[in-house]
Amino acid sequence: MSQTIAELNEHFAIRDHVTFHEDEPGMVKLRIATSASEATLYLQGAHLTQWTPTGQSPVLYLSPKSALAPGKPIRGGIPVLFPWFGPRWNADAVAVTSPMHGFARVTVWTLERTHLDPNGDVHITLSLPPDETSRSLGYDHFATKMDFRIGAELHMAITVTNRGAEPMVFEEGFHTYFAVDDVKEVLLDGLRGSTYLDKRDDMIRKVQRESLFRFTRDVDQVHVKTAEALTIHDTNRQIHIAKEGSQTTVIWNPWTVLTPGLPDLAEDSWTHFICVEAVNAMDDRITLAPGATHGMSTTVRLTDKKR
Ligand SMILES: O=P(O)(O)OC[C@H]1O[C@H](O)[C@H](O)[C@@H](O)[C@@H]1O
Repeated sequence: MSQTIAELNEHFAIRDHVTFHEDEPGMVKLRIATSASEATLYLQGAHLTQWTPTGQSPVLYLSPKSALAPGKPIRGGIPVLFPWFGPRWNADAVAVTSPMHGFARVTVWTLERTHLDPNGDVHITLSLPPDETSRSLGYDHFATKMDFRIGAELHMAITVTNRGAEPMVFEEGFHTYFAVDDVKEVLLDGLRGSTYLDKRDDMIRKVQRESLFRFTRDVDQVHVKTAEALTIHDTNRQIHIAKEGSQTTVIWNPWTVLTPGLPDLAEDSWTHFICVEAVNAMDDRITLAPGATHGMSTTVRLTDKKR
């Protein structure tokens, strides 16, 4: 049974800090105000669509043309991808018909807890138990949890437990759309020396040679075996991204090349974001023993640019 706005406001609202709303039919969201930032979190997908530290412009890009409707992926913010990344492959490496990037991003999560820290941060916990859809896709015995800590920094963690008797294989990712002034001016630090699969070039394996990555065309790269922290150098600020329990970093921008095929992006959206994603996929997919738990988390903070 899904949680109603009235129940949520009764059990989980925190005066002046956490309130529940349904501005779009069927799409319940939390408005979060902390001493240092504001945020918006949808129950569908445990999807953060806004995080804005006080005095800053939004850190996350949300497409003005995004669907905000039940069962439709949201274009922007931080889609949570689970239990596979990209299209789903069977044991013979053939793509099978299943929702792109897994079912978690289009499933309504259950709100478990809201909490205001004495330091002013807001904590939110949501869970995603197995349901009819996950079972029909072969995922029956698992428990998945998302924890958010929202304040001057953003911290988010996904925890997956295998409740079955067999090993559980899965992929996961935070597909974060970082807002930038102009993609062509951005420098991305933290990928040097990593091996990546170039999705634009037949999945050929290449090595990142430059220490600062520049976006000069459409980009879709899966960097494996890297837990390095990353920094986005934007025009007026730096966005620092640390990650734990994540061995894959994916970078993506559709440029003018892929944008026409993505109706939920505006014509110029691609100039205003880069996706830098904390992931475990491909070479780094997770195999969990029965009863075992795996966690992946990321922490994002801003600094002003010093030149
Ligand atoms: O359009 P979506 O399903 O949200 O996927 C958007 C993109 O996500 C990831 O970054 C993948 O590496 C891309 O291949 C994909 O195009």
